[in-house]
Amino acid sequence: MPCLPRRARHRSMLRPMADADPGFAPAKVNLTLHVTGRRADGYHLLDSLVVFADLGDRLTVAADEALSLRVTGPMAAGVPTGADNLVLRAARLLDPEGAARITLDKHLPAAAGIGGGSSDAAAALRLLSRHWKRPMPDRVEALGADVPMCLDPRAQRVGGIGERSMIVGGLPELPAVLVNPGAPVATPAVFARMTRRDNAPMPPELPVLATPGAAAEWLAAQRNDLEGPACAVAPVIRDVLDALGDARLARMSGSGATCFGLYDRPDDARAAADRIAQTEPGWWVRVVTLNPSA
Ligand SMILES: C[C@](O)(CO)[C@H](O)COP(=O)(O)OP(=O)(O)OC[C@H]1O[C@@H](n2ccc(N)nc2=O)[C@H](O)[C@@H]1O
Ligand SMILES: Nc1ncnc2c1ncn2[C@@H]1O[C@H](COP(=O)(O)OP(=O)(O)OP(=O)(O)O)[C@@H](O)[C@H]1O
Repeated sequence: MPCLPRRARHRSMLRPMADADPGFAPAKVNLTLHVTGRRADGYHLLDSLVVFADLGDRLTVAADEALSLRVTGPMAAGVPTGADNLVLRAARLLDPEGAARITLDKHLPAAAGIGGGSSDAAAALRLLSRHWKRPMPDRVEALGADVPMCLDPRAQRVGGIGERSMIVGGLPELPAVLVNPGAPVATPAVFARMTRRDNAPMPPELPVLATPGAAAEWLAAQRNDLEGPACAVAPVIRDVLDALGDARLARMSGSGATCFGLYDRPDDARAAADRIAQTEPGWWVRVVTLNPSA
């Protein structure tokens, strides 16, 4: 595999793209997640290749005299609607006095390793900074380690505890299936189950990967170091990975429990999703394109 330098841009903090759809909060998928150390404050150091999907939540804002949030949509059940919702926390970080009527249409499962809450927070920051004409706050990672990467939903290599990002090129669109078995998994519980925290990072230069097959092959030699600990917390994750057994690559995203399968063609992904949905009607199963408009 040639190891070519990639089109890359270093930034300590991502800023929203001028042409990003500000109210769309796409699912985040960790194609790799190497845990390489732990800081004195207990947070873990990561080396992760992150992409976003063409599926996500949708935020809208309208002028009003107070700040309010309404949560709608097929995955609204159980999502907090009060001040602890990351959308309202993002609004308050941007402007403690700001007023707006916000609607969050939930399509992603919560506590699922695909950054639903973090991506919602990033979309709220993008939308409300325009609506209120306020600059983006400096310390958005205070809302969660995944929030900075969600501000600019393009493929990126993430370091530090999640706050350092580098946009990467050289990855194709990836036909994929996302599967969540409906067991919420708490991120701290998964990190706490780790027995080894000083694992190897990815290679310093990521290769150019022209096709989904080449991407799956290279990714298969990388890891998600949280997969084993998450399976100990929620053994059903093993069943999900088994169900994705015909994929070119099956792996867990983030701290789980959502797993992704990568396929050569969208038709292969659709066939796999139909089969899994039939066998496990209680699971959340979606056909997506990862890294859309690569
Ligand atoms: C595992 C990932 O999903 C990978 O993208 C993220 O790093 C998690 O991001 P997140 O959910 O936004 O995380 P936060 O809400 O900031 O942290 C939740 C908890 O996860 C643990 N945590 C999180 C991120 C990190 N780099 N090290 C950690 O140890 C900490 O116990 C923290 O209290
Ligand atoms: N807008 C939101 N959507 C979903 N969950 C939210 C939201 N705001 C707050 N939460 C809370 O955040 C917790 C984590 O949910 P989230 O969907 O962000 O987890 P996750 O997908 O595991 O994230 P990550 O991949 O960043 O670890 C949930 O248990 C929920 O109570």
